[in-house]
Amino acid sequence: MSFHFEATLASRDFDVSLHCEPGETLAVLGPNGAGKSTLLAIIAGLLRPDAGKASIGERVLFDLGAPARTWLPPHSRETALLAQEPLLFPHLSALENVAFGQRSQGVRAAAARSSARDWLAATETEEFASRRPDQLSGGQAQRVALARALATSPELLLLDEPMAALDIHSAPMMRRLLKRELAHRFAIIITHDVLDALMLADKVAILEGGRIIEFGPTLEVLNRPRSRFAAGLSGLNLITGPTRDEGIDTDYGLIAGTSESPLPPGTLAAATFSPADISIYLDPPHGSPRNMLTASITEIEPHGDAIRVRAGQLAADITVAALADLALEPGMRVFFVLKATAVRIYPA
Ligand SMILES: Nc1ncnc2c1ncn2[C@@H]1O[C@H](COP(=O)(O)OP(=O)(O)OP(=O)(O)O)[C@@H](O)[C@H]1O
Repeated sequence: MSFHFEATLASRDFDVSLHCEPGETLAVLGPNGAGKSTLLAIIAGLLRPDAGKASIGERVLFDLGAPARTWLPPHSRETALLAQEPLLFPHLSALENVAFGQRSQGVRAAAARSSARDWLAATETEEFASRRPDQLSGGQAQRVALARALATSPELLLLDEPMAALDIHSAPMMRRLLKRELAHRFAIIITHDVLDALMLADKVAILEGGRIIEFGPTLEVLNRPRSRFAAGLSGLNLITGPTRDEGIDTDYGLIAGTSESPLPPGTLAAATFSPADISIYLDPPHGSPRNMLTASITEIEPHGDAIRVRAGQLAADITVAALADLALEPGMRVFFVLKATAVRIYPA
């Protein structure tokens, strides 16, 4: 049962089409305001687009094309949404919260409670069965909310940054549970964390400005980013330009690198390279066969044990000693130098 989705919503400048294969987990990443929550809200039936259609297998969630419009209400979609905040019913115990979904699907009380116990066990929250939400930590409550979402056996599980509200102690536990529970499940997870995408998702969609700008298998998108956003997730610099015989012609100068296959001159190509592979020079290093990009420093900031020097869209990591030695300051025009073997080139 594959999932097919296409929708437009002019008021949010949203225009997205996507397709997922059965059992896949899709991670949706993108900057603030990209349309990630809008996507989930439309799938869940909480927000109506201007046009579009979505289906899981043969089952139509909505089809707003003329003449016969279909719009299933949220409770008939067989989707479950796990929000950033657990949103448990405050007056019900953890067990009753988890049983609630099945009860409202018409399952008898005893059966719903028994199934709820199983889901509490699966999310390692059995011991909190009789506690109310205000007696649970954030991480415990989020695990109970996951149990509640899974207990309704949704065809499609929607997760809106499920780790966002968790502290550093609770997040690894939730991540481990999700890894197990999402393994063969149809799920879409919004995340800001590249680690979640790597650990949990088969595919990644990068949303920007209400459009999908990259889509594909997680490792492929992160290894061969075509957008600056995806390159940033992988900690890489990305510059683009037309191919020349000697390299790519970019805003910072010509850059040569290694490419898997030859690119005909004029092809729009991307070059990616690590900030750690760059050396900064104040004068052009004469006679060097290496790449030399010319840029003006915009920011200098600590980055782990190193110093990150930004120049427009480029970032270089240098040592504190090198920073002191070069007396770098924002506004200075410098040369970012790196070997061609440190640069990967592929079609943009
Ligand atoms: N309730 C609303 N009414 C009108 N416009 C909205 C509403 N919620 C969001 N928007 C707009 O729709 C666009 C997409 O927002 P959305 O919340 O889907 O982005 P997001 O990718 O989930 O962002 P974030 O990472 O900040 O949660 C933005 O331009 C936003 O300003």
